[in-house]
Amino acid sequence: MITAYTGTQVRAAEEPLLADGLGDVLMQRAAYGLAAAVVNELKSRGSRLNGSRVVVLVGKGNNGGDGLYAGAFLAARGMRTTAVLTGNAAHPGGLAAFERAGGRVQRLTEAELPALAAEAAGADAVIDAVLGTGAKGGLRGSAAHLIDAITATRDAEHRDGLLVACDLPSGIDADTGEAAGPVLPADITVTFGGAKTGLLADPGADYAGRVLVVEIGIEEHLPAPSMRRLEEADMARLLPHPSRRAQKYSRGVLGVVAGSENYPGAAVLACRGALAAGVGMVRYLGPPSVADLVRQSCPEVVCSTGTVAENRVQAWLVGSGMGPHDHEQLTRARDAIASDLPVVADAGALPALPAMLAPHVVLTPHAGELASLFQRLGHGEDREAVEAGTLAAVRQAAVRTGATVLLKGATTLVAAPWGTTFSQADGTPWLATAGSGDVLAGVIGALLAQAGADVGRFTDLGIEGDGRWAAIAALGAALHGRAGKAASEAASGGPIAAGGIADALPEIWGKVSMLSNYGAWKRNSHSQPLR
Ligand SMILES: NC(=O)C1=CN([C@@H]2O[C@H](COP(=O)(O)OP(=O)(O)OC[C@H]3O[C@@H](n4cnc5c(N)ncnc54)[C@H](OP(=O)(O)O)[C@@H]3O)[C@@H](O)[C@H]2O)[C@@H](O)CC1
Ligand SMILES: [K+]
Repeated sequence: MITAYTGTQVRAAEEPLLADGLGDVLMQRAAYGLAAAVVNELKSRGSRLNGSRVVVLVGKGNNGGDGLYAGAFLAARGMRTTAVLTGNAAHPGGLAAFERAGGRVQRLTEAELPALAAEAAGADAVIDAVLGTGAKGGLRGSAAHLIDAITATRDAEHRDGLLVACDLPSGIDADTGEAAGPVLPADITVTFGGAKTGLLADPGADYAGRVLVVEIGIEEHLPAPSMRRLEEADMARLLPHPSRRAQKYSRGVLGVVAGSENYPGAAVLACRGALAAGVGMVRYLGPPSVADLVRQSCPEVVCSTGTVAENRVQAWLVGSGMGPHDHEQLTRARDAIASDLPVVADAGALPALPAMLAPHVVLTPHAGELASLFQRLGHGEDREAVEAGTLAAVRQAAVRTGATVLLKGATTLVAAPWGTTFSQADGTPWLATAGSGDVLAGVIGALLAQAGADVGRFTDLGIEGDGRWAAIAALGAALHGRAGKAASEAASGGPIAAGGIADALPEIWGKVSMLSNYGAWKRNSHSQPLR
């Protein structure tokens, strides 16, 4: 599990060590980790270290101190290192160490700015150490102009020197991932003590590149994380697995209320997603013409034109491929939500929801749908506002609706109304294709239908109470993302259609559980000898 923390949480974890006078030790560890990452990355790019050119952009706080000490390590390895001081002061210890190691110091002035921007744009590596967790707002003044000029020169001259962010890309809010003003997009972010939440939420994640966490000795003082990301071992622990005497009903039945005369394909794709994700049975409810298509495409699905009350299921999927005039389907969707069973509510169901929901209802909007939901609830966020602050938006949506909310995107975020948050980034941009969301809804619906009463596998991972609905949605996003990626890789990195995501999913499921000892144990439990 990748865990992430707010800047405040990390600073609080540092307090006991700072009180013991270990501030310098923490900074040295951070700086050493940062320098090592620069060396490793340059080596992996085939660059010679000796004589290579490094520019450190230095702010006046401790983030700048980390950058200066890292620059000192690199200068001592024979790299030609320049520190550009962007503020009216610099960390005294770091500056002294940098100069002792032979680094060159330049103060940023408007007159020097073009030359310094050209030097940074042409460097083998740039370390962005202007602002870290102590930032208030984005880069301002000449530091902001410098970042703009470096970016413009790199673009114009097609430069691709390594860009490394110290702790976080300067100008990104450590807690929310919001970008105020210009930000230098990093290839790697080397972050200290624990990942910051803002690095795992867009747009922060867009700018962070690959995130490396360097341990500095504060980890045991960190509180419960403010955000989590499921990795393979966590997925293996959370994936349901049929018992030896399972039958289709005990494995979970998903009721699907999706598709319409206009969008019949959505029903098929939702059913295909569900069938690929381990559910015992899928019951489809919808218009006869759509049911016919579902029968032909997925003969495993049991179709009916009945009501929600007439169908016994363990969870419902509602909304994919439904419009505002599909009254019969919308009635079914409302009945499903009123049933007290777990529900995934997608697309066309979102505008038809009651104002107050419960955490076992999982909403799956994209940014535009979330903006419409906010407007319906009487708040003004538009799509751009949602995209500029995905974490704040998904958390607010969960609080305002009382539901678990999954916001789809390059980084998919899931928030429970009481604070548990997940961030998954398992996919590929090829997943942005029509029908992809229908498959995701099917996958999450299938996982909800299999959730059962056993909450032990969640609490074992530190996920308490209603946070499990968010974990199930995150698990669905992780499976869907990895399946899409596998489908694209099978096509040598080429495009995929939504059906291909469902086709690739069972193998991903198998691989994930096979790669974990826990999964292997679960599978082997089938062949336990009789006693
Ligand atoms: N604590 C530790 O032991 C360890 C901390 N570590 C490192 O410290 C970093 C946090 O350091 P930090 O708290 O000094 O804050 P930092 O991010 O450098 O910036 C604050 C400075 O910038 C200024 N400033 C603020 N906003 C601004 C703006 N928009 N535009 C321009 N200036 C602005 C502000 O000045 P002020 O406005 O208050 O006058 C202040 O001087 C953390 O990210 C990690 O890298 C590691 O070494 C591990 C050990
Ligand atoms: K930084």
